[in-house]
Amino acid sequence: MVRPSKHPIPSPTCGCFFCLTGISLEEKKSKRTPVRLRHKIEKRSAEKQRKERKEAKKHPELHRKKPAALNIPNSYPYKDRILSEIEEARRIKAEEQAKRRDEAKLRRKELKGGDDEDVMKDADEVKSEEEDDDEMDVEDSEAEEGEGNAMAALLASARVRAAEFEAQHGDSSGEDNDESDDERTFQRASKDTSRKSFDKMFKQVVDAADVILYVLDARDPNGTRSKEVERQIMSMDGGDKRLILILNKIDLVPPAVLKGWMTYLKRFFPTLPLKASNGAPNAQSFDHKSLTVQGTSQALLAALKSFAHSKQLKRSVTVGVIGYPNVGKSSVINALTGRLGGGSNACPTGAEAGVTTSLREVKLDKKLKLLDSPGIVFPSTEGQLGSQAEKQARLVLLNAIPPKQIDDPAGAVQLLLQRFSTAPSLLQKLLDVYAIPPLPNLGMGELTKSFLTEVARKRGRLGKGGVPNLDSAAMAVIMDWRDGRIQGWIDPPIVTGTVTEGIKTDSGAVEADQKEIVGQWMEEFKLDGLLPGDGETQEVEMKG
Ligand SMILES: Nc1nc2c(ncn2[C@@H]2O[C@H](COP(=O)(O)OP(=O)(O)OP(=O)(O)O)[C@@H](O)[C@H]2O)c(=O)[nH]1
Repeated sequence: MVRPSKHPIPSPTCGCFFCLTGISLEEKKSKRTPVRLRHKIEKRSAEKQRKERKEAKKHPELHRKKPAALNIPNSYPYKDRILSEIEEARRIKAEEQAKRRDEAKLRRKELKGGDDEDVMKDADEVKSEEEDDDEMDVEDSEAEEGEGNAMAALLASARVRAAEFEAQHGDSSGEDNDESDDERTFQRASKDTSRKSFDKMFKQVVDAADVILYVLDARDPNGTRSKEVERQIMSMDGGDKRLILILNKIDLVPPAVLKGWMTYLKRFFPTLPLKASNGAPNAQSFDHKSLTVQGTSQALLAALKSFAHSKQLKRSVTVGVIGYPNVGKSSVINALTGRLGGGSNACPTGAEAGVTTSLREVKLDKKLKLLDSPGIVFPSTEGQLGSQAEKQARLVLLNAIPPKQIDDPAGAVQLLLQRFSTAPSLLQKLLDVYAIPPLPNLGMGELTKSFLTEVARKRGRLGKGGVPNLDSAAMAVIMDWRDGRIQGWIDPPIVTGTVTEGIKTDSGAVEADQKEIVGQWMEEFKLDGLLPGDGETQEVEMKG
């Protein structure tokens, strides 16, 4: 359209539409929003959002997101029941959280008073330890690929670097200071986490060690033990290596079970009970009175020092720590160095299996150094009978498989229920954890499904349409088992006279030899009477 020729320029005296509005119809009107207007809108919108965020921060209770609605069809007959159960589960969870918070507060208060089983350090100590850590020489060093001397090369290279570090920092004497002040760690640069590389590192640790601490899980010592590995170690260096069994996580078994296992294991090798860490805060643990983190780790340290002094070597004694994934190898080292919790750990630890992926050397004092190794599932257990799924279920219950690698979580729960079927009191405790009524009398497969359905309902593990997600429920059970929220253990073999159920297969001669060795080694490490009660039954006391 063209402006009518009558009004080429808008006239102030004319009252026509074109002169009044000033619109020129010669220009084609664009439908595009002007950039200025767009910017204006964006600015206003950002301003509004900023205001809303500020408001939400001020009054979080008014702006909390509502939980996603469950899409349960109205036609589903148990909809009301499921919804009320979910509501109940939320309430219980909130109560538990509040309880845990209160307990943590209480613990912190106790800690400030310096009365926490003498286990944890107060904030100042931890801080000073962190400062110590900063001084620690943490260096990467490539191990040489040579077969037999790889460890020696690794250690040599670390020593050279340590010497360089000392020279740089003015400590030219090269003398070791006492205890953990002079602790140094080094890590292999390689990030190779394959089984082959783990096996290689295991061999390196065993080759380099004078003393081997074989860490076992007190809940299933034989499950985490390989007689083949023990035999191999005994045959190395003309039988010069010393092997000590460390029964760790004793807080997760009652004193009677601990005593039974100690009696059983001491027939093979010197054995020490250990509580290397306090574990998960809400674990169902047992109080073993004097067998605290500090008490047991100091006993172990004293034994190692006795051995180191008795040997009178010019070099320091190397102590290798081996065992299944997640049995607490790194925690043992941290307990020995007195570095517990937080970022001040000498070795990183974690609830999942497979945290340690490299060799780590920690110097305790001028006479002792420790070698941490990645956890390995030893061949004897892998070789046990059963399908692949059964083998995996067994490893899952040993907490030896990281959660992401578990193919059939329900299978592991089925094995757990199967084990509990002969221990009614433990089964009842398991049901109590999830507030589930007694299970119906069904076959193992159906029973597992029924149990997991109830767990899924109680824990809100529901899929689309409110259908219980059994795999997710099974993972929840596995995590509770791993962290000790579910109580359970394997009973020790009954020791009768001189032969035990567990060692019937060994010949009498081997047993006699072993007895002599155990006696001799116990003396070298001065283990007799090292711990109060030394595994004797103490009063059972359950902790929440
Ligand atoms: N309850 C309890 N838990 C423990 C004890 N010792 C270690 N743990 C816990 O067990 C888990 C595994 O400990 P780690 O020291 O990382 O075990 P690891 O053998 O080094 O594990 P990998 O690195 O997988 O080989 C951690 O969550 C520890 O807190 C103990 O004496 N009692």
